[in-house]
Amino acid sequence: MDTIDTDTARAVTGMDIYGRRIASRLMLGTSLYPSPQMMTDAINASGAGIVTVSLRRESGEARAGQAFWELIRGLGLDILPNTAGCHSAREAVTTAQMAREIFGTDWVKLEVVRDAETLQPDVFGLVEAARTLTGEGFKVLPYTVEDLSVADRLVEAGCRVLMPWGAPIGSGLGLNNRYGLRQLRAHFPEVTLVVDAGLGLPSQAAAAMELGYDGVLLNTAVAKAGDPVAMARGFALAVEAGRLAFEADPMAPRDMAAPSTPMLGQAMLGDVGGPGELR
Ligand SMILES: CC(=O)[C@@H](O)[C@H](O)COP(=O)(O)O
Repeated sequence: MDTIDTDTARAVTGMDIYGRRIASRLMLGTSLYPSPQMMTDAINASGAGIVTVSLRRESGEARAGQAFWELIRGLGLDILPNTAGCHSAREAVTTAQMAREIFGTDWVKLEVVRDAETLQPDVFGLVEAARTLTGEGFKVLPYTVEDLSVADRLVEAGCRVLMPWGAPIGSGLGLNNRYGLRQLRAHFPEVTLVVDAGLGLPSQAAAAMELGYDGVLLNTAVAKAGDPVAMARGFALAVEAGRLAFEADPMAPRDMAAPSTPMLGQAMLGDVGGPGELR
């Protein structure tokens, strides 16, 4: 990092969330870790600036939830409450309102999911909930699909950050529709775009960043790795590498070969000096 200029370094390492500069482009979830200590170590190793927390977990397990909250607060990071597990706009709005009180933040990662098999966002409920919440002063980060019309509706509803899925939550499949994600980036150059969900490997996070995405959000790939701390570090490096590549203006791919070694003369085999000697 110390061989690139300061502006580039800033662009590589920070992203904008509703006017706040966040030091890292990686956001991590806080579920599924083998132990609270492992979660803390993995989050620290990732360098994430934002962690997302499910309110349902907090209120569902009263005592364990309190200890968990203390742990999260001790990390000193920005908290992004999410509405995971909500199946309607109404449920998501109520959950977001409770989250604002509990966590003291206007940010909400808005999830409205209908289909249990794919956990695909319910885009109708999502837009409805986003409109209501922005009207109440929330800063909404919707978990969405890569569809341009839906994205447009969400922006119209007041969302300044969009979080399209890479693949179904917990699948680890990576970027299922790279073309759609690229289109979304091209259509919304001013919107902060974060790939959320479905990433299984650091290379997939790097690929999202190479498309010009501002950041990635993931959980399962780190929490379920054999070594969550090492995997968290791997994702952190991949996110920086991918962003750096995007900033570096990559070469255009081509179908035909193009020699990378210039031919300035012709090498000739010597007849007295031994094999391979040049004259
Ligand atoms: C924690 C959280 O917000 C998840 O709902 C998120 O979408 C991450 O998905 P993965 O677990 O697939 O990374």
